[in-house]
Amino acid sequence: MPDAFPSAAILGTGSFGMALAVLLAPKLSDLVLIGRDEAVVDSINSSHRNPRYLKEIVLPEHVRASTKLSDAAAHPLVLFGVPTAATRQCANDLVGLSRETVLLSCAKGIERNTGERMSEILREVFPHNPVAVVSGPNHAEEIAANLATCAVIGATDEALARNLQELFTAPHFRSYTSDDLAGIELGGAIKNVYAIAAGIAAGLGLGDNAIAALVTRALAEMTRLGVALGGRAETFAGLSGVGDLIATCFSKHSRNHRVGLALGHGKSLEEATTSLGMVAEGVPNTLSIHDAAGKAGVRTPIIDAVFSILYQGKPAAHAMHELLSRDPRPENT
Ligand SMILES: NC(=O)C1=CN([C@@H]2O[C@H](COP(=O)(O)OP(=O)(O)OC[C@H]3O[C@@H](n4cnc5c(N)ncnc54)[C@H](O)[C@@H]3O)[C@@H](O)[C@H]2O)C=CC1
Ligand SMILES: O=C(CO)COP(=O)(O)O
Repeated sequence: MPDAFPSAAILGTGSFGMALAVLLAPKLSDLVLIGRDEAVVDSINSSHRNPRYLKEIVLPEHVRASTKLSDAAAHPLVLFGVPTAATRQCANDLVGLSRETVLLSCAKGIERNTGERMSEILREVFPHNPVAVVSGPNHAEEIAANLATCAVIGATDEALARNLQELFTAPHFRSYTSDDLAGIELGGAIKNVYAIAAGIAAGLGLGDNAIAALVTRALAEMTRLGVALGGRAETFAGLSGVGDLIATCFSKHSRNHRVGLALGHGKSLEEATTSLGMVAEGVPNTLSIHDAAGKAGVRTPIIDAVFSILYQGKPAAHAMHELLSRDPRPENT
């Protein structure tokens, strides 16, 4: 049987676009990375390196780069690896696709003004195209170094899910399938806020017990909110839920964790994000997820605490103390 995806385009030449290129290039005869930064695109085409993200990685020779979104139209698969704030604009600018082109969202977050998931945006802009998502404990630095991990592919069409699973299978990469796109995307989005919280707790020196307790309660909160927003409870116990929560709450690679660490050390939000120089989706997503929780009427004390630190100027130690001093309650409520 011929490969469903002999070639692909990846939108985004940041860390995750690079990691996806390393993972998928061996399976594709043609792979184009599409980015807005000409210097990055020229460098990938001339030296197979990205001077800004994952600088040490040398991409395979057949991976090309382009600044033209229209170059995506030639491929049966387009991966969205730009930050969530850029997804709608990129989708709107992406013209000339055939109705068969598969759109795969790889970003983690929900849209600020609408609260929509990335797959919902893609379905709105491309109502006739198949849409899928991928998520899991997938730090770009480790995938690009061929270190092992797993992911979950979300698609409602079983054949599409299997084709993408086949593409996302490598000696060091195992993928599972699911039809719960909402659960997968919500887990990937909400965990960013908890990674900031875990970083804050580490920065404040609260200790390993406190961080374990925080992450455990975060999983309960994520499941409560995620179910209210349309995901299935079991998905939050999977790779895109607890799997990614663990990866980002405890990894030195997590940008969200690093922002939290800086806040816990007393830096301002601006200092923390400027020194990072990369996207930490949890920063804008604290706003969108706090909004979504409010609209759904779901109790989210950890998200509220991060919101108060990031956007209401509450000192981190004070917010953490308030979390602990709330009214006592049974564990499973
Ligand atoms: N880095 C990681 O380990 C992982 C990241 N992700 C997700 O992938 C998405 C992208 O993240 P990263 O690549 O890590 O970010 P990054 O900070 O490494 O790079 C962001 C890239 O997006 C581009 N970009 C920013 N705004 C843009 C716009 N308006 N239009 C077009 N391009 C724009 C930048 O030029 C840059 O190439 C995020 O949603 C993130 O949560 C998902 C899994 C792992
Ligand atoms: O989602 C990620 C790993 O699975 C990346 O997390 P950060 O955006 O916090 O680096």
